[in-house]
This record gives sequence, structure tokens and C-alpha cells, in this order.
Amino acid sequence: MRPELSEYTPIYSGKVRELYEVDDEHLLLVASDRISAYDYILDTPIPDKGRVLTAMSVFFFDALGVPNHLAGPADDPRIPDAVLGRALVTRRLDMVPVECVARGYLTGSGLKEYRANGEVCGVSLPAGLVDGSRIDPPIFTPATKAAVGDHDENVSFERVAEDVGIELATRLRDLTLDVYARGADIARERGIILADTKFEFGRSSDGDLLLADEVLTPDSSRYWDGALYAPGSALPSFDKQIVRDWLTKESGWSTDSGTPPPPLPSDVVDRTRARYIEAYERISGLSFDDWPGGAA
Ligand SMILES: C[C@H](c1ccccc1)n1cc(-c2ncnc(N)c2C#N)cn1
Repeated sequence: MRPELSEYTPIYSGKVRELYEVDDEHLLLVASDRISAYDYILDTPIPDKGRVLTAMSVFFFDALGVPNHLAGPADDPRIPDAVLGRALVTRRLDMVPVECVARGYLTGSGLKEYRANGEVCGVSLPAGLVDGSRIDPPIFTPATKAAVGDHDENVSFERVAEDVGIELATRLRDLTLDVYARGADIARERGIILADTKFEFGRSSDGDLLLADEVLTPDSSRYWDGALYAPGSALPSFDKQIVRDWLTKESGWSTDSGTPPPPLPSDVVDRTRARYIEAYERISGLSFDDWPGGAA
């Protein structure tokens, strides 16, 4: 008999995820089916998005072989039926207040910084790079956690060292770049580009530094279809481009309208769900049909 979600104390509610207290030592990380686009949480959920992203985290936690915060399997008996398949039991850690970002390609906020001053988070890059240019070797571009609704602030390695000490900053950088490289290799072998990603780390009561949060999901990473990739041209998001294109090209809504996006039509929802499942099955080599939870 599984517990009810209402038996757990909610301790954090984010745009697309929630965190609950299971007991003194354990948390429940819950991924919702909510999807964000253009800094809005859309009214229309994507069925199974939470389960697919949870499945991707579990695949990578296993494939990467890095010490992490997972405290049980995807069907752990402490997981309520209502969130089975889109929730994980984890160890409660003392989280390191740094968004540990690795970039193997130049885009987004990194590109904006580069265009302004030729560097990203204090790391100088060669001249002449464009949107989507490869950054080789990949770089550590940390950020401080923003308040809910704000964007994280990119900071230098030196700033991280000031905040958490040079030893831990160095470990965070090395771990971030190592885990990114492993994830990028796995994705690349399946024809998918992992352009960048964000990790979070925490310390256990034993003092161990563990990989936490979600790992290498489309919500914490930029994934591009390798077959469509060309630096300097459009870089469609593997998972969100269908939604973005419908919103900006077909719905009549515009990003500068100052109004929330309209609800999504069912075909956009269905195609987006299929893209998330495709990303998981291509990268993991596993069938999503075998993942716990879902329609009874
Ligand atoms: C923002 C993020 C979050 C993730 C998932 C859902 C809602 C929020 N978060 C994670 C912790 C956290 N705290 C203590 N121990 C842990 N193992 C974790 C983790 N992961 C704190 N914040």
C-alpha cells in the first residue's frame, strides 16, 4: 500500500516541479507535466512529460556512474500512486548554492555575453563565433540561483571560489565538465547534440559531494537534433520547437504581446509528447512503455 502524497510535507514548488519531505533524511522530487515556453508556464500540460523526464534522469544517474542523491528505484514503495513514474526518493542534502552549467556550444545567455565582451563567465573565447558554434573544449559557466521568476545570473569561476572556497569550486567545475562530457558522448552516439546543461550538487551528512536534482533532462539542458545542426542557422530545440513554432507562427500570439500564450491544440500536445518520448528512447535505448506509472 503506497502512502498518499498528502502525507508528505511540501517544501518547494517550482515552475514545473515540486519537492516534498518524506522524512528527516529523504525528499520526494516530483516532476509535473507542465511545460514552459518564452518564460511562461503554459496552460496546457504535456501528458507524461514528468514521467519521461524522470526516466531520463534515472537513465543518466545509472549510466554516468557518478555518486548521486537517489535513495531508491522509480517504483520505491514510498512513492505515492498519484506521482508514480514522475517522482523519485532522494537523500536530503546540503545543497551547494551554485548552478553548475557546462556549455559545449555557444547559444542563449552565453552567446549574449560573448557578443558583448568576447567571453562567457570570465572565460575568453575565440573571435568570430556565432549562435551554435562549438566550444571545444566545453566550458564551466556557473550561475547564482535566481529568485523564483528571475533568470539566474552568470558568474565567474573566481566568484564561485569566493562564495564556496577554491577547493569546492574546483571540484564543482571538474565534476560538471566531466559529467557533461559523458552525457554529450552518450547523446552524440544517438545523433543528438547536448549543447549545454545545468547540474546541482549537494553534500551528504557524511560530507560526500553528490550529484543532485534532475540530470541531463530537456528541462535542464539544450538538446538539438544532430541531423539539423548547423552553426549560425536556426537551432531548433529537440523537445520544445513544436510548441514554440505553433505559438509564434500559427497561434496569433507574439512574445512581445505582454499576454500569456494561448492553450495548445491537441495535435501540438500529441507531437510534443511524442518528441519527449523519442528523445528518451533514442538516448537510453529503452522503451518508455516499460516505465512505471501512466494510465492505469
Ligand atoms: C530547486 C530544486 C528542486 C528540485 C526538484 C523539485 C523542486 C525543487 N531543489 C532541490 C533541493 C534539494 N535539497 C536537498 N536535498 C536534495 N537532494 C535536493 C535535490 N535535488 C532543493 N531545491
